[in-house]
Amino acid sequence: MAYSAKVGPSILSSDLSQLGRECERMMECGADYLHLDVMDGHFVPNLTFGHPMVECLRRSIGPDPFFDMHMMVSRPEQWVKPMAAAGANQYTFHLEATTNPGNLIKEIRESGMKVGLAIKPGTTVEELAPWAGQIDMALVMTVEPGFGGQKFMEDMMPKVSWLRSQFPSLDIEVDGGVGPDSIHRCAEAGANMIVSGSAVVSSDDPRSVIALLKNVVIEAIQKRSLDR
Ligand SMILES: O=C(CO)[C@H](O)[C@H](O)COP(=O)(O)O
Ligand SMILES: [Fe+2]
Repeated sequence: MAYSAKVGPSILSSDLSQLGRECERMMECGADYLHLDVMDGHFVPNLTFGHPMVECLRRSIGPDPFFDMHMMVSRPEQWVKPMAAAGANQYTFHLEATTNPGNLIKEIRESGMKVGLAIKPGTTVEELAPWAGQIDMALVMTVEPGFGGQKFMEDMMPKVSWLRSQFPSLDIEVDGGVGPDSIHRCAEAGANMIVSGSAVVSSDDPRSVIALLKNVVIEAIQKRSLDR
């Protein structure tokens, strides 16, 4: 069992005029990584930021925080090299956005980044499975991508359970509506990388929320290893 529990706040719901400070605040509160949501207004009906912002963030907060780029964009091939140059660590693209996932996986690796592969709620996990052996992380979306603060879709959990049963050491991330109310279901299903936006960022005590999310996942991982 090679995977470990990690919590990555999504800064989508934070004060975007203070993005660098918000990222630092999340790391100070115990975040393991930062989940940065890139939206192009085409793949999803919302617009955020691109590689120039990532470059500024990297310069401002230093080399250490791990940047997981959630690329909600129509042509993910276009931004691989600019994101690598800007200091991204992991490039998570959507399976629905490309006709050639194999080539894109290769390009991401050649650019020196880790590879994440995301699926929207309407995409089956069987469609992701052929690529699972070539990626570092599978992202199971638990809302329709595009906006923070939506309701967690519990009916996505069978996808996570199936992936965990088939790929025991794969990093599996959940994203959308994840917080203290939904973390138990994510952890029991087998997710180990937890994205949480509004539940962490809008809390008066983000440190406690991050610790709670992480502890639930640690306990589930321990239980799974005892059951084996
Ligand atoms: O990718 C996303 C939306 O498309 C965000 O990462 C996600 O929604 C996180 O925010 P919240 O926890 O508030 O749902
Ligand atoms: Fe995201």
